[in-house]
Amino acid sequence: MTGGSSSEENPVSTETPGTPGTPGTADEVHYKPKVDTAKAATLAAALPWLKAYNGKIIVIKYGGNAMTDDTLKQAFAEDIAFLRYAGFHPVVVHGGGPQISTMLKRLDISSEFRGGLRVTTPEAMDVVRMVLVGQVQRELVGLLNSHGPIAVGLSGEDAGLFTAVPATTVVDGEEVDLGLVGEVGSVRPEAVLDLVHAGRVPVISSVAPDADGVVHNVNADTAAAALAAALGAEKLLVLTDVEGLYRDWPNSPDLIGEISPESLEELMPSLASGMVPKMTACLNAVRDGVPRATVVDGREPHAVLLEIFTDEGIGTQVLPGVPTKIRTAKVPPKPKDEI
Ligand SMILES: Nc1ncnc2c1ncn2[C@@H]1O[C@H](COP(=O)(O)OP(=O)(O)O)[C@@H](O)[C@H]1O
Ligand SMILES: CC(=O)N[C@@H](CCC(=O)OP(=O)(O)O)C(=O)O
Repeated sequence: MTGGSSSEENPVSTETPGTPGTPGTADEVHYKPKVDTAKAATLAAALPWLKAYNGKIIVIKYGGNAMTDDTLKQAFAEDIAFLRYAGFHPVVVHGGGPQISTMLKRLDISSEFRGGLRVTTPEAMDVVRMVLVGQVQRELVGLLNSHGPIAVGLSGEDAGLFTAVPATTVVDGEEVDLGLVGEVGSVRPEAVLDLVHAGRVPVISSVAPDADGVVHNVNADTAAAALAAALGAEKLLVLTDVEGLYRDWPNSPDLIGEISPESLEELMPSLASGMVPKMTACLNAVRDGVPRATVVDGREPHAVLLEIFTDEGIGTQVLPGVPTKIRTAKVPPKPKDEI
């Protein structure tokens, strides 16, 4: 059969939305439509962003700390599917630090963080790759594909997407050997662009080979920033487990709403743990031409939609030429080991 489906295939529902009205005869139903003007106003208010981001690439970094709860993960998948069906081009780079730590612990392999980066032995690297590519990426791809066949997983090893160069970090004035940790040396975004142009949502794991093919562990914030710049993305959005960047962590509830790259650079030496690679990533992305980079609280359901479709945005936004804007956080800062 061509040209549509029969009424047997698609029976017309008599469950008409709205308030039941006067019962009708056997073949008619009376109803009063619900007119939800608030919903119409919300949809209409989204128009400027729909216009601004139509056909544009937004790189979204989904941190492992914002993936702890199934409802949150489903809300994230809905947001990404929404963006895709609204005509944006979302590209997801995912983390999975806590998931890697859990697996390392289960396998009795010790690991430690220095300057916000995991010191990675060859043994730990096997676990990092297995958890990021085989577990976290697969789960996100599955969640996204429950909304249609949109998501495709990639890693930095696919089609030369990333090459890694060995990373070092300086902690308390001393250079620290991080083992198989990489910075992004080069990006070949063609495979990601092929998927984007085909209407797919790439979901990318941050492992990458060095020039000799040895796979390295790349921090996901770092990978997301390098990719956003290489893709000419309109925005880098980073989901984490705090409201944004606290000005004086963990002593004050002052939260930075907006900050310029120059002011952020001045603040960098005072930042601790995971915020170091995260804010370095935002700074590098904006310096490399991404118009804005934002850190938002991924524990908030639908954080992606709230950030993109809200006037002032939420979280901390790095963008050129703005004075620093401060607001008070909803909750005071709490270092992780106190939670
Ligand atoms: N100035 C700061 N503002 C906010 N968080 C900070 C700051 N300094 C350190 N942090 C820590 O950085 C953490 C976020 O980094 P990380 O744990 O790597 O998250 P993710 O898994 O989302 O990448 C926060 O939960 C907080 O404990
Ligand atoms: C070098 C380094 O630290 N790599 C990270 C990679 C995963 C990551 O970045 O995950 P989150 O975004 O959840 O923190 C790690 O091993 O934990």
